[in-house]
Amino acid sequence: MKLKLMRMRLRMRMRMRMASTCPGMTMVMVATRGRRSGVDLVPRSRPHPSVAVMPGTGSCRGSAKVWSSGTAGRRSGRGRRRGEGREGGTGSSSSSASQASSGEKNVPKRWVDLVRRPENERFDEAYVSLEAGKGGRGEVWKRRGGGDQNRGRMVKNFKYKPGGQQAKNIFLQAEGPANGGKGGSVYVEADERYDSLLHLHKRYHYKAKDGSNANPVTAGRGSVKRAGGNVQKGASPLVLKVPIGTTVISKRGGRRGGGGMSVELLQSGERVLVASGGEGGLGAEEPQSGGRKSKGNLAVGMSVTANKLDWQKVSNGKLGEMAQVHLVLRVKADIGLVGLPNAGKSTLLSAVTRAKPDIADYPFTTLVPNLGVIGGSATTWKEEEPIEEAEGAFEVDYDSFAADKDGFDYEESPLESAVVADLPGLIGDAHKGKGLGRVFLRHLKRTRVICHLVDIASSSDPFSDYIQIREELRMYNPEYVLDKPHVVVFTKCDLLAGEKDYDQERREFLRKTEQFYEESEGSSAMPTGIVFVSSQTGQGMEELVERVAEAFKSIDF
Ligand SMILES: Nc1nc2c(ncn2[C@@H]2O[C@H](COP(=O)(O)OP(=O)(O)OP(=O)(O)O)[C@@H](O)[C@H]2O)c(=O)[nH]1
Ligand SMILES: [Mg+2]
Repeated sequence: MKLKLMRMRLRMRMRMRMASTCPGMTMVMVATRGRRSGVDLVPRSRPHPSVAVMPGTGSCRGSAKVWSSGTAGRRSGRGRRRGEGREGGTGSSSSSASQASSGEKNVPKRWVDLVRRPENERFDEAYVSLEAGKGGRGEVWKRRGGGDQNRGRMVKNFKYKPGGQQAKNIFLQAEGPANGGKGGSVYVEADERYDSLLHLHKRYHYKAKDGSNANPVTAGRGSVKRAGGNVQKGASPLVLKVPIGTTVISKRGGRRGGGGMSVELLQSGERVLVASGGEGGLGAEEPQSGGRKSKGNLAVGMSVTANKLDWQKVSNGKLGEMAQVHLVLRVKADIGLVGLPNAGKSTLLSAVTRAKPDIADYPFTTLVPNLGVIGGSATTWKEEEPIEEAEGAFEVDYDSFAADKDGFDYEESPLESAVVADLPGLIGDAHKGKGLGRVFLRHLKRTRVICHLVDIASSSDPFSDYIQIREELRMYNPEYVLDKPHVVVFTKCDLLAGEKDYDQERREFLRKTEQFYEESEGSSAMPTGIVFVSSQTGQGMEELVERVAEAFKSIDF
């Protein structure tokens, strides 16, 4: 008998030593007929087949109690207290606890796949997963064990006078256990300083901060301070900045809520709550002996019925909401410039605004929309350019503009402060995704007036160029050609040889357009104006401004 006992002790000692030296193993105490009778080693990730793990903090009841060596023991204990590891050994309970707190593991795989597709990394689109912070843990006061009633904080003694009898700081006893702070919420906010969504492509998961825990002893980390009253200060929100004109689309989140919206952010500073932070845990006080109710920090008249063993559960903070969000930017502009590649859209934008888009003599120079604002003190017309020598009349009277400007000044113009968007060139079948078309056609949605640019100098058939693009717009969205007024802008007029009768050209163009729509089944609004311009010489610019201003007036607000 003595020998048997010695052997058992030896075996136990060896296993204990192995458990302390093998980080992957955990020690399991196996009970036989209700008594603790031995230990065994199992890998931490897998429970011992003969062991049923008891949740809760109580002593070993029934078959066995499980604990593990080293720090993992503490982690697993916390996991079980949270009620997250219901069965399956220490490894699984601790890993589920850490999974809940480390955000990215909660992001659905299909979402991650979607985000990582290179074709989705566009300036005007982003897929992100947003997670609000978890509520902080409430304070736990154990009456027995001592020391807990001595909680409180040092405050300044307002009776203190230098040289007097009173102490400078005095200890203020806490009224009750403090609540945990609320987790940070996640907002999406429009900000005028941003013009694309590219900055959101670096990561796919954004998580707000967790609320601060009420006490470092019971919660492990977090702020010790008690903010006003007994509640910890909530974590500051996470605000994702997006450009004006972004639509936030999100289905309602799963079990944890969040999302459930399709909101357009059209003003700078406008923001939408996407995921709400988890509520902080309540402060918990151990019930009086034998009592079944835990009052915790429930001074507001609530009471929580809690088992004597899990009275601390009220101190757990709630998980924050989660949402998978699709952000779509539709550039918000007053005037949209459309046309075939090389029509001179970027050159016109650079002529009427301070924008400096890429300009080159090859198609698809512009790959993302460029924006510019009309107004201010300068345009890109330079005095040194040979404008006086240019062919055709240079119709702008410089004297009518401010003398100190080196170009046109639209301060007095009806279009002052209007935003102009230069879109990438469109080609036939753009509405089906050919060229760069389809991706950018959506940006016309928020433009109020369309300037349709047609290169009159180098095109063999300017009219069919015009009709081709109109049809593309109509097929993408009929509203684009029916509801939005448009001005036809024939560009590069400085390159035309000889005198041109522009009135005659205008009449001929209108006749052809009417005839086309009469013969074809398609329908489109007629242009509100036809102008002939040159961005090089400035020819026709005044008239262009007038025609566009008229188009604005024709819009019903
Ligand atoms: N002479 C002359 N050349 C012009 C004028 N406007 C544009 N160009 C030239 O036409 C070429 C194409 O101009 P862009 O402004 O890049 O044309 P785009 O429509 O923006 O082209 P994509 O970005 O490819 O769609 C450039 O070489 C310009 O210098 C003009 O009024 N007169
Ligand atoms: Mg361009």
